[in-house]
Amino acid sequence: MSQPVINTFAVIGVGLIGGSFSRALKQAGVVKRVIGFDLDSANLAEALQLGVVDEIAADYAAAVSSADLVFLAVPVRAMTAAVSACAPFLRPGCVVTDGGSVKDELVVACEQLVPAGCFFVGGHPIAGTEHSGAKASFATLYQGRRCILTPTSRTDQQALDLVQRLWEAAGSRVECMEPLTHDRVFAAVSHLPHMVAYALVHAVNGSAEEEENILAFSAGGFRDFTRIASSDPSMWRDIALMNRLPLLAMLDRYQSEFAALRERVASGDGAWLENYFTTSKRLRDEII
Ligand SMILES: NC(=O)c1ccc[n+]([C@@H]2O[C@H](COP(=O)([O-])OP(=O)(O)OC[C@H]3O[C@@H](n4cnc5c(N)ncnc54)[C@H](O)[C@@H]3O)[C@@H](O)[C@H]2O)c1
Ligand SMILES: O=C(O)C(=O)C[C@]1(C(=O)O)C=C[C@@H](O)C=C1
Repeated sequence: MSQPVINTFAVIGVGLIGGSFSRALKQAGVVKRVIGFDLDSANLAEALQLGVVDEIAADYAAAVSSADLVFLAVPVRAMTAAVSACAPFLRPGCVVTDGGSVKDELVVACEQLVPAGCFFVGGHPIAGTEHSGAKASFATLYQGRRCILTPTSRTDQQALDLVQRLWEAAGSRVECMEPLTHDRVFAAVSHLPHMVAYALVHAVNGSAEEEENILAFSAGGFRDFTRIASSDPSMWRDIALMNRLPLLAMLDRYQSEFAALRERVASGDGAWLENYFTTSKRLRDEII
């Protein structure tokens, strides 16, 4: 598909995800002017100073009133209030899209909030790091990474095509998924691992009966496994709460898997353990 050109692109929440999308689209030459708005004024000033955005706005109205496309990259539980605050100021024909990690509830709400004549398309780039803020953003974050779009029966086809072409210009491979399917899939492959990493840090820290500073002894295994426990706490609070039911189903599944593993360690069943680890290694090796 040909590359689109967006005259005015507004980014609401100029952090890792919003800032990286802005940088990537600027670098690809598909946006002429980027206006950023963020509740954290120090972060917004830094975004301007780093050239992540071309201009900064004092409020939602100033950010979106001349925009052809609005990208929201705020924590998921802040998303609908942000769309609601932007809605009265959107120009006719404006396309509103987001990068939130949870989709079903959010897409339903945002579709209703965007006024007639404007269009909403749900999205989620499957790329990130454990760092936050404009300073953490970089233009190549989305190169070769998936971006999931979650159209519904209400989604405008032209708006969907435009959002797809923008993610492709940023280097992503775009796939479409139903919002609820998206939430179940990412509860398993993204949200559960973050919960496990957060809990693992607590479990190891809490085990320090004889050695006070046990975490200081951690090396590659612990550090590789728990990199994502350094991710922003409020972002992950929001994801855990908004994707509660799919996440609870995966936490239960994990708990029973872990109980089975515990039982075989307790009974000294070496053959079972080796077979179990062999299957895990094969499955994990296959995705790399
Ligand atoms: N970090 C990741 O790995 C990752 C990956 C994919 C999607 N996401 C999703 O992208 C979104 C943004 O995450 P991020 O990693 O860029 O976080 P971030 O903390 O780097 O950036 C979010 C920014 O939004 C601002 N903000 C918060 N509430 C706001 C509001 N109501 N209005 C305006 N600005 C507001 C914050 O000040 C912050 O600068 C989240 O919904 C997250 O679930 C994150
Ligand atoms: O690499 C990381 O730090 C991430 O956590 C990125 C990651 C994930 O793979 O789980 C986190 C949240 C998202 O919504 C998408 C991607």
